[in-house]
Amino acid sequence: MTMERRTTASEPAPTAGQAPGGRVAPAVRLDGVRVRFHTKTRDVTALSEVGLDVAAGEFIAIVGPSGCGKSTLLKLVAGLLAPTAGEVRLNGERVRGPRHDIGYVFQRAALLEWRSARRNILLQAEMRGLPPAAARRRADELITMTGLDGFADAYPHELSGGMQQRVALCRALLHKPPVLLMDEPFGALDALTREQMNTELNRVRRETGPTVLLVTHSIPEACYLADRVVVMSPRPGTVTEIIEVGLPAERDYTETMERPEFREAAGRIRTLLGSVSAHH
Ligand SMILES: Nc1ncnc2c1ncn2[C@@H]1O[C@H](COP(=O)(O)OP(=O)(O)OP(=O)(O)O)[C@@H](O)[C@H]1O
Repeated sequence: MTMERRTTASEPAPTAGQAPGGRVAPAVRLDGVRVRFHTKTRDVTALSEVGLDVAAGEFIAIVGPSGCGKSTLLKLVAGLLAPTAGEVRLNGERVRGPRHDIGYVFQRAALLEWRSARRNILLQAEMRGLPPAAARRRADELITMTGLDGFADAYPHELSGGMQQRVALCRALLHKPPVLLMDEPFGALDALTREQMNTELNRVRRETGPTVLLVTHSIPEACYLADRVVVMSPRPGTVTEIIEVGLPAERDYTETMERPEFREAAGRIRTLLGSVSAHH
């Protein structure tokens, strides 16, 4: 998906979200990013010269060997971490601190045990001071969208792992963030539940339309969900290659696995990651 367009004389002056020259700014931009951690015992360069442009509404999967800086990259976009060098922009605006216009889903759902599913989702609204009635309507909408109907009043210990991750996804989407960051969200689930969650995430994404950055260790998950897959090198992590998956937006899971575009993308990623591990 390309968001580039030319400015004509009749168009209004660029506003927020537009780069100079009238081009629509990418939803997420990393430019020359480097991250170095200093600890008592050692210095680690986690990311080096990372550049990436993500268009609004695009779904990006990030794969790479353990420790190559994938989680670090998401933290930069969320503004939870500042780069040592380079810059990170959201919608054209430099990220200078924690951002409120993002949603974050982690590997563990991290739900509050003493709150029902609905009240866990509504935590997002409480923290942001959103109007309660509208937030409740939105929560119920998301509950239906993610197939949690009938479980809204259940407590986390009464929910399966997949259901807990659905609650975490609803919580991350409650405030309609333009950017959704997901860090191995289905890593702890069994294979079948994971496939089901992939199908649901594909549908939810089509219905809600956020820009998504998903970190995953699963090549099929990356190829099934993403428009483009970013393959990273071992630490210091940098972008080795970006693969366009080239599948239609609406994807049946089983049928997608058989498609030549899927096989080609998955094969290429496997080769890239394989050659990486062979040299390390
Ligand atoms: N706060 C920190 N202080 C020091 N070092 C850190 C910190 N956070 C991350 N690192 C180091 O930076 C590197 C990248 O970590 P990161 O968690 O981003 O990798 P990752 O690709 O997400 O790994 P994995 O796939 O295993 O989850 C690692 O070597 C890690 O030890």
